[in-house]
Amino acid sequence: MPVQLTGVSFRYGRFPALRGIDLLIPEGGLTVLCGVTGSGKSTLLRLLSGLEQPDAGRIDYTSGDSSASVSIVFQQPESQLFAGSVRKDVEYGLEQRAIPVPRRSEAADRAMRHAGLDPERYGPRSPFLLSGGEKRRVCIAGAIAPRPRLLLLDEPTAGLDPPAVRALLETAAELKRGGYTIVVATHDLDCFFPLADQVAVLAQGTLRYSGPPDGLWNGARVLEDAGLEPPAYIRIGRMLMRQGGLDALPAGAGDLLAKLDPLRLAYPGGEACPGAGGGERPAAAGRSLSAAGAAAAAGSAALPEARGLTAADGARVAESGRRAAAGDRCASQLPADADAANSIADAANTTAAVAAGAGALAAPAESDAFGSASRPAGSALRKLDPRVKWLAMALWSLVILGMTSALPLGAASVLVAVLLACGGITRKRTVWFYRPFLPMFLLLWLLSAFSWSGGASFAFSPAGALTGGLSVLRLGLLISLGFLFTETTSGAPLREGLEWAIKPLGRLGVQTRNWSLAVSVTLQFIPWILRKISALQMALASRGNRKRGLARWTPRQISLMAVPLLLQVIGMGDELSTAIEARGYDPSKPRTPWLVLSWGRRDTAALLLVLFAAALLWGLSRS
Ligand SMILES: Nc1ncnc2c1ncn2[C@@H]1O[C@H](COP(=O)(O)OP(=O)(O)OP(=O)(O)O)[C@@H](O)[C@H]1O
Repeated sequence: MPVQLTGVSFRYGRFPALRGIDLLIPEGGLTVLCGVTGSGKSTLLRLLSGLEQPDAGRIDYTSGDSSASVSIVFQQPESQLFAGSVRKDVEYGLEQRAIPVPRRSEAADRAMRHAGLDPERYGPRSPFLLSGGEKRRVCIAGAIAPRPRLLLLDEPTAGLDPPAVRALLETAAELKRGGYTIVVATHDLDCFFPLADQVAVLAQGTLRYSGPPDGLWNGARVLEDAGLEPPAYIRIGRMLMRQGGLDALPAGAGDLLAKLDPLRLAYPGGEACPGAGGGERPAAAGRSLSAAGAAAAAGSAALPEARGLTAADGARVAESGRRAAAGDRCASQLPADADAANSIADAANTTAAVAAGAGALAAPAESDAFGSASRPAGSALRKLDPRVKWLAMALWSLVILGMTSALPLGAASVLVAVLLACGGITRKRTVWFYRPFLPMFLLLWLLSAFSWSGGASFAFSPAGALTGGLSVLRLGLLISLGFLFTETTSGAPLREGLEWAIKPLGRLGVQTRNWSLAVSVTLQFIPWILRKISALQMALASRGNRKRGLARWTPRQISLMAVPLLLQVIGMGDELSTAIEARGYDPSKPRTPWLVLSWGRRDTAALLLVLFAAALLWGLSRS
């Protein structure tokens, strides 16, 4: 399915993630979307999949299709798996698209095979107990099962080992042959450029190039200017061309090897050492070929596995390397052309590093659902000493808990609303935070507003509605204080402030360090869990479960997310405790604070205001 993007822009809060993107994604080809981290690749994929809507511009799915014919595989496969078995997970998207039951199983089998999973072996297994590479394949199988017209893969090689990368490339090549239109967002240019029909280069949210990969090698430094490096086979090819060893750039690592092969045969090293032994070729060419051989040797261990080359290719490169090593003895007798040799060796080292460390591209930090980029820095609340904020939270929470009438609660609501507005928190983030609470509040309020006296006799009780409404408001205010506090205080000050506040309890034998650590971890955990929930909801939507508003919070929806969320929370807890242990945490040892709190005049003034507001609210609640 061809897709046309015209003038597409998107913002996260105030942060412009994409600006004026014009791009045609041709039908039946593979488009590589590349750019450094944060350049907007994942955002563009989310827009293409219809999970987000552009703030400006349009996306036209031609041939009468819509975003419903698009499937996406996210960077983190674990956020995309739901069902109790691989088969059920792969069938989920088919169920959402109302494919009749008898056809589901057949389509799921086909998709699993396409993604390199044996349906017999993997079908009954739990998707949560698979390796990272297997999970990714399950995600791909789930994405292709409904035969999407457009398949979007976000960093598909991140975190995979070389054999898994090779299997994934084979899957991508096969999907391409099968007529799928594919867009791959990746940093891994070595892997995907040879498969690409089109490349789109993003930098800082703008499109710097779109066209065939070859168009990037015509002298312009588009990739370099976007902060990327051309694939290693291009860099090696360029060096060899400069040295007269090649007359055209290779189309991929395999092509480079094929081109190197005749060169090796012409200059077998040892006795036939060019330059030193009076060979026919100029000395510089001999040196560069020797260096190229060494370079190939450097990459040889990893190249065949990681780049989808055959074992025979590997043997050939290894042989090139051995001969080149012999040739190096000759090269050392020649005047050094160190720059050329070093550059080639660098390029080859990169090839080797890229190949050996496909896993080292490891999943870039999870896209923070509403990362710091969207938060304007410098709000006065952020700069306050955390001790003032702890005191304010504790004091106001106590006062709010003691409120039973509408007037003081209304005044407290105004105060909290003003602080939220001054906290530099974006509207989008605020909405994202409160959205899950709203249905719960509404339900609690309705429950308190109706009385039930057996059978079907429900009665509306105005007094119950008022009392229930006030209780819900109280709860909302307490949650808001917590939100305001964690949003305007980062981890270290938050913990230092708490430790200061509970230090006196240490005299009573309380392990204050444990407490402060536990509280700060819990406070940080809440936004993390909310982010995970929104990632899971997005993943459900990507599988065709496009519920909006309250429909996203039905018991069925919640039950779908419960298991993956629980597993992620347990995993995170496990990682945290390991990290804490690994850093030698011992509650009995005195700790060196890595942030020294300093109290200024601004903090004193703020504390006075806090006390004044608490007294005013308390007075109101007693009047
Ligand atoms: N939910 C969000 N809230 C606020 N800002 C965001 C959010 N998601 C992404 N961003 C910001 O938008 C920009 C583009 O992010 P995006 O995830 O699209 O980049 P990317 O090119 O895919 O990066 P990576 O290669 O690391 O995945 C980044 O600067 C990022 O900080």
